[in-house]
Amino acid sequence: MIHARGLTRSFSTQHGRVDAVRGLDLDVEPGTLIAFLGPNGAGKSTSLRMLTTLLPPTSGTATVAGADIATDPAGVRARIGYVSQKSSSAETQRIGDELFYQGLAYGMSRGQARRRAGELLDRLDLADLADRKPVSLSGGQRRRVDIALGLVHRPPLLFLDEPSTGLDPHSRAEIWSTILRLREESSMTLFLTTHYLEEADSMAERVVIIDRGRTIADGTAESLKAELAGDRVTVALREAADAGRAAEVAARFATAPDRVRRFPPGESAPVSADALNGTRDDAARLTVQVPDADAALPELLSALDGAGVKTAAARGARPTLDDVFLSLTGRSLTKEQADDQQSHQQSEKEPSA
Ligand SMILES: Nc1ncnc2c1ncn2[C@@H]1O[C@H](COP(=O)(O)OP(=O)(O)OP(=O)(O)O)[C@@H](O)[C@H]1O
Repeated sequence: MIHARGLTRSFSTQHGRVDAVRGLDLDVEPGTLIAFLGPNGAGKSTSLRMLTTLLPPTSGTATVAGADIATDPAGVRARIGYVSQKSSSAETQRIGDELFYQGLAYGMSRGQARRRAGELLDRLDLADLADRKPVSLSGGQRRRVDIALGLVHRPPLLFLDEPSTGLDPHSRAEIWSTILRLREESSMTLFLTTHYLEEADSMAERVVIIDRGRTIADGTAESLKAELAGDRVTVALREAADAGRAAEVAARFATAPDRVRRFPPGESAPVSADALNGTRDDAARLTVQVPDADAALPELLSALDGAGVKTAAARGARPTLDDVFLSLTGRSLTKEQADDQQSHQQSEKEPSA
């Protein structure tokens, strides 16, 4: 359905050249639900915009739904649906009418367009809202209208750019159930970008992780976690002074010598196993990657006890996609997103000069 080779896109800015996407190779089989996952600025939207012919690549080639993005962009557009981050619906047109006119724009007869609009309103649970205008809808409802608009011409491939970003948790869950239903009811290929790790993990059949314009991992969430992250045990120590000795003991259980990470008191561990019940925030912690957390946990605690290290709490955990990202880049995606959000909120608070 998608075959890309060496897709590259640079931008010239006043601060110099930005290499947004650097040599993307990708093959997507028909019927797959694939998630493009990465931090802000990783190159997800730029990749999507090249594949949907909205942006010409600097170099590289791609065929999408059987048409070449460079020589037959109209052919690509006729065969794909695209739901952008920004809502594409007209503010003042009633939803039912908008779907109808979109059908006419795709060359349907008035009867066909009317029927297709009705089908989509039913399929996306919008029938009760047919006479409403987008301006009066919730974020989740508007996103469903956007998806309906992307499906009018029955494309075999639908691109969704961050479909759940900006929605409250309830609307996010609703959009996901819509996407998964579409997936079940049709053989459509769904290609979406997200920076929500849990969504990519639980929903997508294939996850491509992109960072600084390059693909750094590609596979099922399960295979990526098993191959690149592994189980983990996190231990909170009673005495920060024991951290060095504890790390030496933990290293005996680690899958590799560099798989023990120490977090001094007060520094939040960039791993989800950080959520240790009953642990003070100011406790020193260490995390060790192990082949099997259930088996390693009691043995590690006993070894620490034997070495005179007092522990406050401990927890074994299965890996997450954030652990995959951490093991590939040394950075935590969750932490970067939290930092981004914080600096965004900060800049909103600061009065502009
Ligand atoms: N039109 C443009 N001009 C200059 N730089 C651009 C342009 N579009 C994107 N970039 C830069 O290219 C890089 C990749 O951007 P892109 O929007 O593809 O990332 P992303 O992974 O989709 O991020 P986000 O999750 O924030 O949407 C970023 O450094 C971005 O600032």
